[in-house]
Amino acid sequence: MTMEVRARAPGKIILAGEHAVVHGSAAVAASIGLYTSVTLRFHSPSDNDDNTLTLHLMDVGLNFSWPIGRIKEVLPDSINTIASSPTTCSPETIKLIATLVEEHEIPETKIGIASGVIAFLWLYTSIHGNKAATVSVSSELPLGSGLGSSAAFCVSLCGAFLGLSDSVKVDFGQHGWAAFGEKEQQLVNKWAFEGEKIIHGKPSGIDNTVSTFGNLIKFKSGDLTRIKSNMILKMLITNTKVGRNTKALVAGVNERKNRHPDAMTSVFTAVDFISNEFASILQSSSDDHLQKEQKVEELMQMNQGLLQCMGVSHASIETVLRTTLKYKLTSKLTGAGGGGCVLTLLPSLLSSTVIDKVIGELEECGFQCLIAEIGGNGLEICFDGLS
Ligand SMILES: Nc1ncnc2c1ncn2[C@@H]1O[C@H](COP(=O)(O)OP(=O)(O)OP(=O)(O)O)[C@@H](O)[C@H]1O
Ligand SMILES: C[C@@](O)(CCO)CC(=O)[O-]
Ligand SMILES: [Mg+2]
Repeated sequence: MTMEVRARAPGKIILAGEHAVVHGSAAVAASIGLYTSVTLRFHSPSDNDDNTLTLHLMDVGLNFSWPIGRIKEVLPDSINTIASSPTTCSPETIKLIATLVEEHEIPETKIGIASGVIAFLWLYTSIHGNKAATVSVSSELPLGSGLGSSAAFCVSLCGAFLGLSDSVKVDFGQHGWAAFGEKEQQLVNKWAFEGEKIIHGKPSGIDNTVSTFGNLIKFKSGDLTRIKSNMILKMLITNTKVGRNTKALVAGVNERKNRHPDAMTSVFTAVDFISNEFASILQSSSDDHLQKEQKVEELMQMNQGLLQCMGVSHASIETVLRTTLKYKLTSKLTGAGGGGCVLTLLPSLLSSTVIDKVIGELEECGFQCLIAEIGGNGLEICFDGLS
């Protein structure tokens, strides 16, 4: 019997429409070639650690272990949830799960991890009840930086959990990394969205959707449209390394909307037009690449202005904008903002000397730069080399 599975899910960049997408506007996002990986192993009867649920979070160097008896005591209903019907974790259950998390010490500097651990416990016990297991998570993504680490975390966990669940049909004979079928992807995506709700408060669902399905997508009010594009977009990603948390930023925009409903609704409507136009340009069959790049740059600039209007820019983001502008390059924040990552379009005719210079100057400011592959695969699972 298969006792172990690996799953990996990519991070993402939002090309247009973050925050506004939470309020019903369209947004455009692409997966990037940086993954979060999860290994799930069920314990065999001979294992000494048979009766625990253990979580290793390699990126933050934290380990959690709960005796199954303790989980049963705190969450008596956990065995009643059905893997094939994703359900929202109630505020009361979040509180109960939080008591399990609080039994482990998390250093103050890593306290943001607690919500991820709560999401893990909700997803695991909902899908596998009180079964003993060991789960390890590691990521190539910077955590809490706008590249969708929370979604990649939830999607890869759900992929591994459902990969070994009776409610999902998977071909254990397959070799190498393989995608789920459409129906299974939908189920993973729904569960991952429930995890994102625990971490983000009020997510739009764009991050888990692009992490599950990969490629390039337009997303509006929960609906996904796949974008087919022949335009090669090269984006420089600059991580300002200024920490922030998506939940607080999303809540801040909501408060601004409550204070200025008409003005903010107009801002969100403007973003909706920007995202739709962005998607049209990507899909356009025109081969005037230069003109398409110029339009994309202008839309990025407009979107950044509106993100400033929403109050989610940051001094470090403005430094990136100013620095790249010296080289006539256009940038916008990506993800929730407030620090985190900034995108800069690298036009196809830009020389590598200029790219090296701008990267050098950004790195001198203490930022980290990377050029990621855009629009790759979504969630994949693998049973190779496992018992
Ligand atoms: N590899 C991981 N290990 C443990 N926890 C993780 C991991 N990846 C994400 N998380 C959880 O997700 C939280 C970060 O999510 P957050 O939504 O604030 O940022 P993000 O997803 O990286 O950026 P954005 O939402 O703007 O794209 C962490 O504090 C932690 O709770
Ligand atoms: C800020 C936000 O729009 C994107 C975060 O990557 C939040 C969301 O859509 O859930
Ligand atoms: Mg997130």
